[in-house]
Amino acid sequence: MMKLFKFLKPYRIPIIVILVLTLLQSLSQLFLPALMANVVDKGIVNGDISYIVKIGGFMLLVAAGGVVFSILAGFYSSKVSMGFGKIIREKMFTHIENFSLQGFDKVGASSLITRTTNDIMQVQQVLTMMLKVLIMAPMMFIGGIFIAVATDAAMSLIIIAVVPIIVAAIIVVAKKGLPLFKALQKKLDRLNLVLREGLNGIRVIRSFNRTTHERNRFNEANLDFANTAIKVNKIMATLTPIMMFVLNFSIIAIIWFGSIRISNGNLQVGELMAFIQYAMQIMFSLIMSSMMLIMIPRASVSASRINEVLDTVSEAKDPVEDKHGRRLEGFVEFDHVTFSYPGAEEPVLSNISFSTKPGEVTAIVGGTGAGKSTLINLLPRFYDVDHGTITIDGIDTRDMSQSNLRNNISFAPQKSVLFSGTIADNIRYGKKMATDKEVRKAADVAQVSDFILETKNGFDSVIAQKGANVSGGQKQRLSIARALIRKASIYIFDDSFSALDFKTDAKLRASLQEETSDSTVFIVAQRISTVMDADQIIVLDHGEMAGVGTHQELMESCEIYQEIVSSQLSEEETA
Ligand SMILES: Nc1ncnc2c1ncn2[C@@H]1O[C@H](COP(=O)(O)OP(=O)(O)OP(=O)(O)O)[C@@H](O)[C@H]1O
Repeated sequence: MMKLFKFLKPYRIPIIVILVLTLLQSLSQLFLPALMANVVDKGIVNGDISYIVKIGGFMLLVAAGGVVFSILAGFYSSKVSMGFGKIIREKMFTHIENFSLQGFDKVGASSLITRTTNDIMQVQQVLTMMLKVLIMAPMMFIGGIFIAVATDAAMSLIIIAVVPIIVAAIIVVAKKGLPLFKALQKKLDRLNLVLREGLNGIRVIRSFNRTTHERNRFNEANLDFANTAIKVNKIMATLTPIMMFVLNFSIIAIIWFGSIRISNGNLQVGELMAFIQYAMQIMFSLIMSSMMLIMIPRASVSASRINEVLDTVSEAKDPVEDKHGRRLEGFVEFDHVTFSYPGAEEPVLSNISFSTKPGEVTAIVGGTGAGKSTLINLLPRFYDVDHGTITIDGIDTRDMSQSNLRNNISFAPQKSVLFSGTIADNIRYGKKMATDKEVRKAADVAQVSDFILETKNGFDSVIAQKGANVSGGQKQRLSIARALIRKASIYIFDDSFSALDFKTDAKLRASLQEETSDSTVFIVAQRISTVMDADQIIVLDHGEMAGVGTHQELMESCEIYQEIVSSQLSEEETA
C-alpha cells in the first residue's frame, strides 16, 4: 500500500494541514477533562460561581475549537482521499489502455473494472481513516496515559492491565479476517463478471429462455459474495462487544478503586471524573487503531490487486529510440511467422511467409478458427510474434514505436465497436480533426450515407450505448467509414463485409478500390465473392498456409480453396 501512497505527493501540504488540525483537535480533547476536574474540585466543591463560569466558558471555547478543527480536518481529508482516488484511477486507466492484449486477457475485463472502482475505494477509505488516526490515536493514547499516571499512578495500573487484552483481541481478529478479505475481492470480481455477461448477453439469454438460468447464476455469485461478507462482518462484529466489555469493566474498576481513594483522601471527585474520561480516551484510541488495523489488511489486498495492474509491463515494448517515426509506404512482409497464445499448447499460426506492397489487396480466407484474425492482429502488434519477423518497408515492426506503427494502419475490426456519441463523432474517431466534408466522403465510400441521411438528425444522430440503435450491417459500414477517414498506408478489414448484402458488398468494394488504390489492403473474409478480385489470396488451414495466389491460380492449385469455393457455390445455388 505504501507504494500507492507515493501518488499522494501533490497533496503534501493539505496532508500537513490535516495532521496539524488533528493534533490541535486531540489537544483540545485532552485538555477538556482536566478543566472539568478543576470546575468540580475548585468551583463546585468551594461554591465559587465566578470560577465555574470562567473555566466553564473556557471549556466551551476549547470544545468549540475542537469541533472547528475536526470539521476542517474532515474537509481536507475528503479532498485528499478523493484526489488520491482520482489519480490512481487515471493511472490505472492509462496503464490498462497500454496493456498488451495478453495482459488484458490474463486479468479479464470484469476484474479490471472491480480493481479500478471498488479496490481503489477500499484504499481511499483507509487513507481517510489513517489521516485521522495516525495523529489522534497516539496523542490520545500517550497523552491520556501520561495525564492518568500524573493524576493517580496506582490507579493507572488498571489501564495498563487492560491494554494487552485489547491488543490481543485485535491481533486475533485481524489474523482471521485476512484470508476472507482476499476471498471477498475475488468474489466481487466473479459477481461483476456474471453481471456483465448477463447484461451484455441479454438478447441471447431471452431468445434461449435462459433468464432463470442466468438469474440462478447471478444469485449463486451474489449469495457467495454475501456469505463471505457476512463471515467477515461477523468476525469484525465480535470485536466491538469485546472492546465495550473491557472498557465498561475497567470503568467499574476505576470507580471502585477511585471511591476508596476518595474516602481515604488521596483523590478528589473531579480528578476521578477526569481519570474516567482519560481511561475512555485511551481505550477509544485503541479501538480506533483496531478499526484501522482491520481495514488495512482488506485495503492491502486491494492495493496489491491495484499494483498488480500497475506493475504489469506491456509485453509489446517500444524500442528505446524510434528511428522510424516517419510515414510508412506499406511494403509488408511476413517472414516465417509463428505465434501461440499464452498457455496454448499448439501455435495458432505456423511458418507464415508472404509479402505485399502498396496498391495491392491481400485477402485472407480459411475456415473458422483457422487463424485469420490472429494473423492480421499481429500487424498492429496487438500481439508480438514468437518466431520470425514482420517488416514494413523493411523495418521490423518491433523496432517502431507502437503509436507510429498504428498511425500508419487503419483497422476495421471483426466485431464493430461504436462509442456513445453522434454518428459524426464515431466516424471522426478515425481522424480527430476531420472536416465535415471528409466525414461525408468517408460515409459515402462506406455506403452508409443513405442510412445516415434517413435518420432524424443525420450525422448528428445519437448512437446509443454499444450502437444498440443501429443494425449489424450499419454498424459495420460506420466502422469502415471510421477506418477510411484516416489516410493510412495500410488498411485492415477483418471480416468487415460479412453483414452486408451482396449488392452493397460489391458497391463498397468498388468505391474502396478507388479510395485505397495507393495503400496496402488486407481483407479477411468468409465469402469468396468478396475476395475473388484480390491481388493475392492467402488460404489458411489450421494456422498454416495452404496456398497463396490469385483466385485463378488457387482454383487450379489449392484443394482447400477449391473446397471453400465449391461449398459456397452450392450453397448459393441451392438458396
Ligand atoms: N485471445 C485469445 N486467447 C487464446 N486463444 C485465442 C484467442 N483468440 C483466438 N484464439 C484461438 O486462436 C484460434 C484462431 O482464432 P482466430 O480468431 O484467429 O480465427 P479466425 O480464422 O479469425 O476465425 P473466424 O473466422 O471464426 O473469426 C482459435 O482456435 C481461437 O480459439
